[in-house]
Amino acid sequence: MSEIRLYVTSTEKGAAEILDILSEVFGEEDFAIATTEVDEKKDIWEASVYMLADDEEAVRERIAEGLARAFPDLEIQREIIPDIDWIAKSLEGLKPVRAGRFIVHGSHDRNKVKVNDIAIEIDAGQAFGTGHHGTTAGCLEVIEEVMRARTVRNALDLGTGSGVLAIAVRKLANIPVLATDIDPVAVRVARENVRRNGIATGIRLETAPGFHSPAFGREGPFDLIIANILARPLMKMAPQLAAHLAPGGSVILSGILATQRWKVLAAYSGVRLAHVRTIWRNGWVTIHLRHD
Ligand SMILES: C[S@@+](CC[C@H](N)C(=O)[O-])C[C@H]1O[C@@H](n2cnc3c(N)ncnc32)[C@H](O)[C@@H]1O
Repeated sequence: MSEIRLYVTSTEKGAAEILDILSEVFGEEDFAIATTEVDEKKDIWEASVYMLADDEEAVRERIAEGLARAFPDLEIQREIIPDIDWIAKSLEGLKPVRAGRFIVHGSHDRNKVKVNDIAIEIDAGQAFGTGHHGTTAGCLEVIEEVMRARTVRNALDLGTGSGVLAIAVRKLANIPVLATDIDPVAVRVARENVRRNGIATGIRLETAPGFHSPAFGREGPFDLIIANILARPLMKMAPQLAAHLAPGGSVILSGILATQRWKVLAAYSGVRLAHVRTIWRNGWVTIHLRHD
């Protein structure tokens, strides 16, 4: 059975409000809800709900009902999602990914790197983080933004996976980076990727669950903490994360579904970390926070 996307078009602000309404309407039900930027300059966004064809009519009615008060004039549009060709999809997964000035590419695509690119070479392997996931790409974009705007003297990449974000930080600045992961296989893969990207010193890798390692006390507090994990563990570790942040420091959180972002923001405002910016990529959000 084909999959359908029902969507409405609005501005970024409108799409965020619509997302909240749709999240209320569909709660924990099994429909993916997402916002996507269509045109940055013209501020055009789409808010979408995905469903199987059988559910379309009922879902359309509920969307119309949910939006009737705040957005009575929005037309609900429809797209049939083509069946995925998994072979083509997996080849696509090997293509280089661009996020800000970064290009994350496999070893077979070294020749795609242009003069002003900041290249990170990662082959798909046993650890998460080839740049293809919206959360990794979102983090890369915000890392560049933060490091352009502020002086960052050291950084922590918690849940480093392939090491891609630690490598990105180190490619932007000659500063010490602590990169940790609960999974020893990821730490081994990250170590190999750090070496492969020509970084001889500056990234310290440790296997550690959450903040359970003396390394955090030794290397911190940090001017920048990046954690691309998942909403629930991120909310749980908010007090520890805030305790390891240097005064005036920045935090980049990802691994959060768009529908979960208010809960995460609430947990972090409880430890005096204020929202700076949220970016959306394929239904996932990356959040930038700073000491208020
Ligand atoms: C979504 S991946 C992110 C990888 C990479 N940082 C990126 O952005 O592509 C999450 C990583 O966090 C690790 N992880 C999950 N829970 C963790 C925890 N409590 N403490 C440390 N690492 C954790 C996982 O093993 C995984 O490698």
